[in-house]
Amino acid sequence: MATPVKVYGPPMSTAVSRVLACLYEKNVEFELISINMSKGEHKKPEFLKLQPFGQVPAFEDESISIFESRAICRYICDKYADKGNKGLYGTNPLAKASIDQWIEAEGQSFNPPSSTLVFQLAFAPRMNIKQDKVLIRQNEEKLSKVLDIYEKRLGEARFLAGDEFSLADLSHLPNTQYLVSGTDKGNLFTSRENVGRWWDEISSRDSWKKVVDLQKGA
Ligand SMILES: N[C@@H](CCC(=O)N[C@@H](CS)C(=O)NCC(=O)O)C(=O)O
Repeated sequence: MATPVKVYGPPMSTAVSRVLACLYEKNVEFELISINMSKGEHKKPEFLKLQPFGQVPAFEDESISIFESRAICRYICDKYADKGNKGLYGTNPLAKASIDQWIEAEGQSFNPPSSTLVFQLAFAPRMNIKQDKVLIRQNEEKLSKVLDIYEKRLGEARFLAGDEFSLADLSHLPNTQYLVSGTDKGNLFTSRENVGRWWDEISSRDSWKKVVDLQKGA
């Protein structure tokens, strides 16, 4: 029997939860290895061998290790092409390019303002860090502009890369979950008709519900 792949980091981390959602979609068995970030375990030399930037997640499959959540997800889809959701990362070059395009949009345009808002609004209060109101306002404006583009796209297609749920949609789940369920900025998504419809659909997938359950148990 194949050894389960290993994911290092807490499920509360947005980047870790992106990888977990992908593993559930692909029905790939995994072992979640706890990294205590409040004790700085992610900056220890043993962890830096797996993730040189000292961030979670790190990932191992047999003798290979990979970092960067989006790269890990692509690897999982390619390596386990015959398992679970076979279309998650497309089945031909054009479909893959379309998915890659929206994964890039997520990483380059959506993630910077949304992860700043998640940190400022959801994590800073728990960590007793003072919120930066100017930063919050600036990033809300930036995210709003990005979501206007998504609204248009999702008026043309059911999902970002076309008619099927893909890694591109999945990549948006972690930050959006925090913003919709853990902050007062959910209306950025729910007030936009197509974005709201898309969010309802992608967040009700079994794979994502399992990740949310893991986060609740964490
Ligand atoms: N681009 C990286 C980002 C990883 C990341 O920012 N991880 C955060 C938790 S969500 C972290 O480890 N923060 C601690 C630190 O940067 O020291 C990925 O997608 O894997």
